[in-house]
Amino acid sequence: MTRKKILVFRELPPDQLARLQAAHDVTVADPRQPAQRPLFDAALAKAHGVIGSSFRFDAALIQHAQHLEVVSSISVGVDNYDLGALHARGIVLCHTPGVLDETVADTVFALLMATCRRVVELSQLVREGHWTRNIGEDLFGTDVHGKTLGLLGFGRIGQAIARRAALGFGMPVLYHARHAVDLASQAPELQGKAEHTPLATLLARSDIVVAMLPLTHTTRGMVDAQLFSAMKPGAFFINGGRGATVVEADLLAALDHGQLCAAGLDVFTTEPLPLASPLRTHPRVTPLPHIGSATHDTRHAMAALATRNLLQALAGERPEAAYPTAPAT
Ligand SMILES: NC(=O)C1=CN([C@@H]2O[C@H](COP(=O)(O)OP(=O)(O)OC[C@H]3O[C@@H](n4cnc5c(N)ncnc54)[C@H](OP(=O)(O)O)[C@@H]3O)[C@@H](O)[C@H]2O)C=CC1
Ligand SMILES: O=CC(=O)O
Repeated sequence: MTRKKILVFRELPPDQLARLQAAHDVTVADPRQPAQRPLFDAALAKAHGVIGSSFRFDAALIQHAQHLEVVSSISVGVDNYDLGALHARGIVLCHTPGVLDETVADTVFALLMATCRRVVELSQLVREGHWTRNIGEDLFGTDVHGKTLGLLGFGRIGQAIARRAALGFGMPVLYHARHAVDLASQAPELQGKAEHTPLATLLARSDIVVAMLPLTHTTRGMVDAQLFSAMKPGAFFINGGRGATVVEADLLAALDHGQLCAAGLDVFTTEPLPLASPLRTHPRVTPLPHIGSATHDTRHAMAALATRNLLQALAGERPEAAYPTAPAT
């Protein structure tokens, strides 16, 4: 088979890098490091395939990549790629669905628990030497078990969160998505436990609202002031999807006006979260540095799937996990 040119734009585990190097000519260059940017640009101009994550491939960059055949993202979310520009050039886009669902659901549930039970704040109190007597009511948390969970997005990860909530914590689950999921065939364990509802019903009835949405033109800014004001007074809000699905100024206002009790956020509109962002230090926000899938096992499984996708596509085979770039009809 002809050796092709591959650009690796984020660190790959050594075993996966070796698989690529055995078959193709590989350049490793991280465009986020200024010293490596010239190498990245030069390699991109010649690359047939690229693999990595957390870097925006806009139309201009795709235009620069004149020989590009395949983009293999080490992520399930594909909002970093200009789908129209990829489609126009016939470039295959691959991603990593499925292998991270349970890990991301664990993270989101940990964040949900930490937010409702004030775990981080109270741990900080101990670390700072303020545990000098039993805590008082002002520091009590809110029960999670038995509360109603509202899920915005009920895909692979949303359903994994719903299983934890319904089966482990006895929580009735309401979900909002454009299409109802056939629970009998796709998630029989959630039959009678998860209900597809209109958005207004979900917001009015949920004690805890979790957003697990992809970032698309239909979801950008979807969680806004109107949506916060339709939530139960004192509800909790968790975002494990993408930061820009939320209007962050509206989230801050909802917290400050007492509409929301607290928020747990793994994702932000700008990442890493700027030091000046009020979400970083807000007393009722639990921020995490986008760690949904960040375990050794899962990040390795994602890198391995992305590597297989790339090798398959470069060999002219159908990749295990291609993402459709054609505009929805
Ligand atoms: N924090 C982290 O580290 C991670 C974050 N993520 C993020 O989570 C996202 C979801 O992942 P995954 O569950 O695998 O994706 P899926 O594609 O399986 O699920 C997406 C869900 O969102 C729903 N949805 C899409 N658009 C809308 C809309 N306009 N209104 C209402 N619902 C909508 C879909 O339903 P329908 O089409 O019927 O509307 C579906 O239920 C990823 O795209 C990524 O951005 C993923 C992994 C890790
Ligand atoms: O945010 C992570 C992803 O896989 O998407």
